[in-house]
Amino acid sequence: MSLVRRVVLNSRPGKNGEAVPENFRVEEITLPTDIKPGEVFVRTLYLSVDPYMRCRMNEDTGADYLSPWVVSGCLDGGGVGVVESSRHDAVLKGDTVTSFNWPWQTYGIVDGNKLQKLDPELVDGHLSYFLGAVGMPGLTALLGVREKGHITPGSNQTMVISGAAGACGSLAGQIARLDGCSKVVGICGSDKKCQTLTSELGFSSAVNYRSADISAALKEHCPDGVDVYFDNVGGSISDAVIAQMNQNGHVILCGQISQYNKDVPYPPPLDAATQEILCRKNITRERFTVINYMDKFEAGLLQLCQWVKAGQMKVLETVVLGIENMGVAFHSVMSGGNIGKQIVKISD
Ligand SMILES: NC(=O)C1=CN([C@@H]2O[C@H](COP(=O)(O)OP(=O)(O)OC[C@H]3O[C@@H](n4cnc5c(N)ncnc54)[C@H](OP(=O)(O)O)[C@@H]3O)[C@@H](O)[C@H]2O)C=CC1
Ligand SMILES: CCCCCC(=O)/C=C/[C@H]1[C@H](O)CC(=O)[C@@H]1CCCCCCC(=O)O
Repeated sequence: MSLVRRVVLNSRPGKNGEAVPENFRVEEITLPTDIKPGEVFVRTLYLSVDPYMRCRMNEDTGADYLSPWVVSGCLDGGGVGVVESSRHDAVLKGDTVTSFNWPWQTYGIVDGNKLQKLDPELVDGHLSYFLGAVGMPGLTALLGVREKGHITPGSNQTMVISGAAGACGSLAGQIARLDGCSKVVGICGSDKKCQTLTSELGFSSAVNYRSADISAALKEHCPDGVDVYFDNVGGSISDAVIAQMNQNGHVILCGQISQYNKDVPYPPPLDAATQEILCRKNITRERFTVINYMDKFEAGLLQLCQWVKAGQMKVLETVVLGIENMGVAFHSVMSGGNIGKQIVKISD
């Protein structure tokens, strides 16, 4: 038997409430060390906290691809770890593996069919990148830009990104540049984040939505208007951006985090003035969900690895230590404490 720490859902925040660390609880359990055929005993290295998890804290997630977390049940999400012992043909002791349904436990017994093997060489040993730049957020940025952005190199396009200093946003801005946008403007929640976007990630300029008049700042930074908008946040920030979009522009509807603590459907309804602008200017705003593009994951991950290895794409991470900090880390993502991908390191 091995003694294991795990995180369970202590309570739901309510559909209209902010999720707080107290909604999570750490427990100790014992796991049998003998595993059944098909099972794999894993040690957890890194766990991911992501905005979509806020929807899983509700009894009804509002999305058919997301199941609700169960009160007092062990939580799960993206994780990376190492195989301690295996009774599954496809994985061996010592392999590095990942899953979208990794249990929030220091060690776990998992179904081998739910694990994907990883090659640490691809990320020069930075295994947490598999949860960020070379994982689901990286694919979201890349495929979001490519599937819904309609970027034409040489056509002098301006892209605005909200949530620009986060996991998806920080990558989407760099990809927009690599794919040929001539101007890339980020919107995020602090001066330090703005500074990082422009000095380290090659954004043309950045706007702190907490202190600036967004409309005035966009007029200054996007004198030719906005052609493409990578929307991570929704709400009044997006209304302000869409108001300055050009005819035949494109909104990449990636996420609407500003609305996740509210009891509204996804995507939340737009106000009438914004809807009118979309119609009048013939702006597309199609819902984008990365898991609908699984056939493009392999090529996408190779592209992301190449950019990272070549130094063409910079990776930002905020790492907290310890499984006891999962709730703190999640709260931090939902309130802007992270820059780049929020990672929780569980073991060496
Ligand atoms: N469509 C898809 O397939 C996917 C969609 N997503 C979505 O992409 C978005 C970004 O996710 P991800 O990169 O993982 O997370 P981030 O790393 O961007 O973290 C979330 C960030 O959102 C910002 N934020 C929080 N609340 C607000 C608010 N009320 N108004 C404005 N900004 C806010 C904070 O930054 P700040 O300091 O700037 O406020 C925070 O750091 C989310 O909406 C998520 O749901 C993610 C993955 C896949
Ligand atoms: C209803 C809120 C939608 C918020 C948008 C968002 O953040 C979507 C994220 C998903 C993205 O499409 C790819 C992912 O990995 C995110 C969902 C992960 C699904 C895991 C399934 C877990 C489960 O419920 O069993």
